[in-house]
Amino acid sequence: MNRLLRSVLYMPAANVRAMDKARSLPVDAVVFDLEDAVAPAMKDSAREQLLTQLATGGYGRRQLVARCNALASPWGRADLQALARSPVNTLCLPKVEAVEQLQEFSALLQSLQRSDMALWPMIETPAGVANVEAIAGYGGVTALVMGTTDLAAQLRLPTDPLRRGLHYALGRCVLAARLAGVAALDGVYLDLEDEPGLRQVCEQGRALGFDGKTLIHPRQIAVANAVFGPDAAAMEHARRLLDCWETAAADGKGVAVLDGKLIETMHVDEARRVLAMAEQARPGG
Ligand SMILES: CC(C)(COP(=O)(O)OP(=O)(O)OC[C@H]1O[C@@H](n2cnc3c(N)ncnc32)[C@H](O)[C@@H]1OP(=O)(O)O)[C@@H](O)C(=O)NCCC(=O)NCCSC(=O)C[C@H](O)C(=O)O
Ligand SMILES: [Mg+2]
Repeated sequence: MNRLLRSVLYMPAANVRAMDKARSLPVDAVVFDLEDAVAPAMKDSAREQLLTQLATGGYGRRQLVARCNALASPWGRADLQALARSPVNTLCLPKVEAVEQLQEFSALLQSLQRSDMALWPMIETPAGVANVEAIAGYGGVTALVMGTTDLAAQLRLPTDPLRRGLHYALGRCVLAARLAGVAALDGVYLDLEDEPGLRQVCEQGRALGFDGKTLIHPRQIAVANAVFGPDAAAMEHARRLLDCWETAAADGKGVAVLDGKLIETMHVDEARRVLAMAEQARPGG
């Protein structure tokens, strides 16, 4: 829950250049996509290319995630068999709509002796949203990933930079993630040229409670890291708050006040979380 996931970059497993580039990009997690970004004719070769890249290594402390194909598709089982032999430690599961799908993945992973793999179900259909609390609470799930492109299409939403038609689903998924103690990752922004639009939608996601943003291009990373990372002001406030709290405790006081505002234990917990995140964001941290 406390792992830093400001920026989570997808790349097609068929794109060797992108997989190579990812070794030098300041992202918190890399998602190698075997699903929608890979054409059916390329599925087998993309899987092989991914295994070669993973064996070469060099991804440092970035979290290594692979989005596999659904088990009901012709490629899902082969994806898992291949990934089980790789250093990928997280599986991103597309279009999850029910806990039974997660159980099927878990059983297969167990048979492949990879029960250690974390699961990131994608919520990108109306049924996924309707069942999100059970999905988020399933054992092994560590993050929910919004698939806002598929979800907007299935909801038949008009194009809207403010994503008004998605507010209910986004808010419900954040709530489910918090109830289950897992991370919540916002969906992708498709316009590669529109940095102000990306910033606006990142800030909206941050305001809704998301921990980070899924991305599709390196030029989107800096904005996501800035919006979802703890900034200098937040860190300074956290340090002052903890100082104030500890001084009050050392003086035997039951209450502490900072800048005229009462500090309570949840503020202390949040300050510690902010500083733990900042530590991870530090180069080499
Ligand atoms: C959109 C792209 C096809 C554009 O690629 P390209 O034309 O190569 O862009 P550039 O020439 O600007 O690239 C500059 C360099 O950056 C590297 N690059 C580009 N994209 C990535 C990436 N995603 N990860 C890592 N590196 C990347 C290029 O290789 C260039 O490198 P170099 O030449 O060495 O300098 C492409 O960006 C792309 O394919 N993006 C990812 C698309 C994807 O994965 N889509 C699936 C996930 S999103 C989704 O499925 C939505 C969800 O399910 C939902 O429902 O919402
Ligand atoms: Mg999708």
